Amino acid sequence: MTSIRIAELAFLIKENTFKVDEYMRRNGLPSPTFDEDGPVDFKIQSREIQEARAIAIDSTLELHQLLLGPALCLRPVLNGTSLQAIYRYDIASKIPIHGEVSFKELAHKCGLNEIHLRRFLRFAMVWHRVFQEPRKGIVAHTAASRKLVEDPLARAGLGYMFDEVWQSFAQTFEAMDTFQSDEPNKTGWNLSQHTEKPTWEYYASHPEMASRFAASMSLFSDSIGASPSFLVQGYPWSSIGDGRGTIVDVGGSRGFQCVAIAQSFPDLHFVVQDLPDMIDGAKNALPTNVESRISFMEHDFFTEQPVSADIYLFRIIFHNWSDANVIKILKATVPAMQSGARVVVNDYLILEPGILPPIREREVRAMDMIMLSLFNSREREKEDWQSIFQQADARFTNVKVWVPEGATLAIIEATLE
Ligand SMILES: C[S@@+](CC[C@H](N)C(=O)[O-])C[C@H]1O[C@@H](n2cnc3c(N)ncnc32)[C@H](O)[C@@H]1O
Repeated sequence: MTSIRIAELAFLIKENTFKVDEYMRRNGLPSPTFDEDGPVDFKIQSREIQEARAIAIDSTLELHQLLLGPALCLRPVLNGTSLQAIYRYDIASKIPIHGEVSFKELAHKCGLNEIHLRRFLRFAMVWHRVFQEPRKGIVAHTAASRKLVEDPLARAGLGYMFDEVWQSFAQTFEAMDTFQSDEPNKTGWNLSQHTEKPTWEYYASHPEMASRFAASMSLFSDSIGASPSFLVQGYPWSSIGDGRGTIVDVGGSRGFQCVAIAQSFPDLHFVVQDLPDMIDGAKNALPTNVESRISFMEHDFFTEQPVSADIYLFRIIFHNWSDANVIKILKATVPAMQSGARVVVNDYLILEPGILPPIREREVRAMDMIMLSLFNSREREKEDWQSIFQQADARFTNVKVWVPEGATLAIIEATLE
């Protein structure tokens, strides 16, 4: 049977890769390459071709694992040290674009032992296609390392992943055994950062980490399936208060989701609530065409909601909190809600195993594991969302859950009757 499957996968890879290749040629798009000048964003607009790309990726993953065999699948080399070093010593920015540098000189520039530098970079070259060695002992950029030089968000995302997320993974079981708690300050992240404060509180006194986190979030929001445009197009905003309603974006960060909605719906009004450090100076950074309709307010969402509105939006908030804490947040929201007001959640949704294409299921399950290590929280299935709303207030009826086509995040809507 296996030999049939590997041949089938090889066929799928060929058929779908050809489709992507043909689309790129037809649209004058550069073909993917690891070279320094290679494209970092493929700019595939067609849904069909995005699907073909996903099938090719899923098939290559499965074929790769089948050909490795179970013994090697059980021995992955999951080592983040090399990418962590690249971030920590800001190695990419020390290599000129379209230039090259020797390991020796680069080690000197980074203040690193040459042997360590060489092992970090050669690992990154063969595992991640970050940097290349055009001649022995000489380092130059690839498309990935160049992106680290040119895109501060990509750099922030790398730092967040390896300085915080990976460290938390390693301490997760220790935290589970030690604390046996689902509170957000009893996690692998807390042990790895040596703090008893929950993340958000800790960030308040560590502004560099807070802004690195915010940058990582906006990097993530720019990725195809998480773009704010899915929530803009996937929800009937024009019907809210006859198109003139008020939306409170709870934990709305610096308001970029509200900006996206406001730009498409010119009569809606928005209040972005978040902790003081997160919104500091955010009003001044708003685009002028929506500035008059978006205000910012300091608000801790565990305290009673002070604003009466049509919609309370929680975008990528609840997946950071345990069920008990989500229920507390909802209970604090309810007193401000008139009958008919709605809570709209834009967050992950776990489907039954095998329903999503493997590459998408991997993403959601990876996020679910990250939530455990960072926040003692979890991603949820449809029934989990329904149960949480019911536990928060029995008047939350008719909880609707849907995923806009192509989106990573689901929309969960609960109306207070
Ligand atoms: C994962 S981010 C999501 C931000 C934004 N909604 C988005 O879609 O990108 C979580 C946000 O919750 C905010 N937050 C955390 N604890 C909070 C609290 N107790 N009250 C209000 N906001 C809080 C954080 O500052 C952060 O901006």
